[in-house]
Amino acid sequence: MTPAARLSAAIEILDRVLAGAPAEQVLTNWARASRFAGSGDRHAVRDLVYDALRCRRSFAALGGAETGRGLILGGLRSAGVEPETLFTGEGHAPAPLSSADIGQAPTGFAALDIPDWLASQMQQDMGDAFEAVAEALRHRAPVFLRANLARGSRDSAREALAEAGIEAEPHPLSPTALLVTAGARRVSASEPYTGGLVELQDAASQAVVDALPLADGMRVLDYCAGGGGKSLAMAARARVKLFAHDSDPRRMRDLPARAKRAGVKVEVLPGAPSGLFDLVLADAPCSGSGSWRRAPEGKWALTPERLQDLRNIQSEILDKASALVQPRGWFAYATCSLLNAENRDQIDAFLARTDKWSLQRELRLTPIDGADGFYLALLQRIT
Ligand SMILES: C[S@@+](CC[C@H](N)C(=O)[O-])C[C@H]1O[C@@H](n2cnc3c(N)ncnc32)[C@H](O)[C@@H]1O
Repeated sequence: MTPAARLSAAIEILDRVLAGAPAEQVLTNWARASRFAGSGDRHAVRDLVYDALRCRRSFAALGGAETGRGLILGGLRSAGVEPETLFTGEGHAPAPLSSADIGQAPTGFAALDIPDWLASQMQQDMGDAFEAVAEALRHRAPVFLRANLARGSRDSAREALAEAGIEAEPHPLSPTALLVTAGARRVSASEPYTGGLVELQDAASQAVVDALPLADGMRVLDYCAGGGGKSLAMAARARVKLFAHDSDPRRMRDLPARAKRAGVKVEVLPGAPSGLFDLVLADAPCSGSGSWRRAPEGKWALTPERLQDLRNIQSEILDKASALVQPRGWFAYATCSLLNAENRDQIDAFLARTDKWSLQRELRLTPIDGADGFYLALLQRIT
């Protein structure tokens, strides 16, 4: 595909996403229907689509419309490229520019690509860091790997990756984190990955697991296990008896195979957990605001009503999951949110409705620290 034809494909895909279809699904359907597109084309179109979704407000202003065409035009202008050179109408190129394609420089929160209703809340929560965090969310996320200590050291993982043509360097957020600096697209087919020596996992998720007081022999419950990223990381840190639960068990369907590949044991619970645990982690559903670089559609889909729904679910999870911790045991509440409303405010409300807990530690990470934004509150049961 020519560079201009890739733009046309991205415009078509973005129009469907703006009409409400999930980007991942539209990209997959497009790739299946476009046999002429090679892997370089697919990656380039995907990058165009995700870059536009991260910067949807500012690109729409620069491109003159919140349409696929407007976003792609705005993206070119933002990168200092003259769109006329590509929007020629020749072959598979987008149609030439008209008076409808005139844009303007974005101002205020549009320039930061944050919805107005959320911006003041984020400003209040983050103070001086707000603009830098918003700016970070406008760019692609780095690719991180976790060296699986159940299979080898971070150094041995790094060497094996280099042999597979993947360059990675240690990252300060976690002793297991490797930042991929070259060859990221080779990871999933590489021997260190298929053999379980490394897992794809954001460095902030790894830092959250590092902060947990895990010790050999503990009974540990991952209450919101999902795909099991944190279950696997916990099981690799210590010889714990690890149980995975999720209200939607289908989300855990790949976990047994992933655990086998990683050389760790995780018991996937088919229903509600019973008994008491030494440590319960609740990695709760949230706005995902800390990971909007990876999943930018969430930034535009969040509404005050949806945030309130999430807060209600989080309160319920706090009550239910904490009830499964034995006396003197640990309860860890985590979100990949940057918003106090989902983080400290939830913990304050929880502590106000029970007297069994003492807050021992908090961890707050934002994309300025280099990885996703994450929040962790570590509480100990005192009675
Ligand atoms: C942030 S994701 C978990 C990600 C996972 N821990 C990881 O590291 O890969 C939140 C998960 O919570 C689950 N969930 C939502 N409501 C729940 C509830 N009331 N009880 C338990 N799990 C719930 C969702 O199905 C989702 O898989």
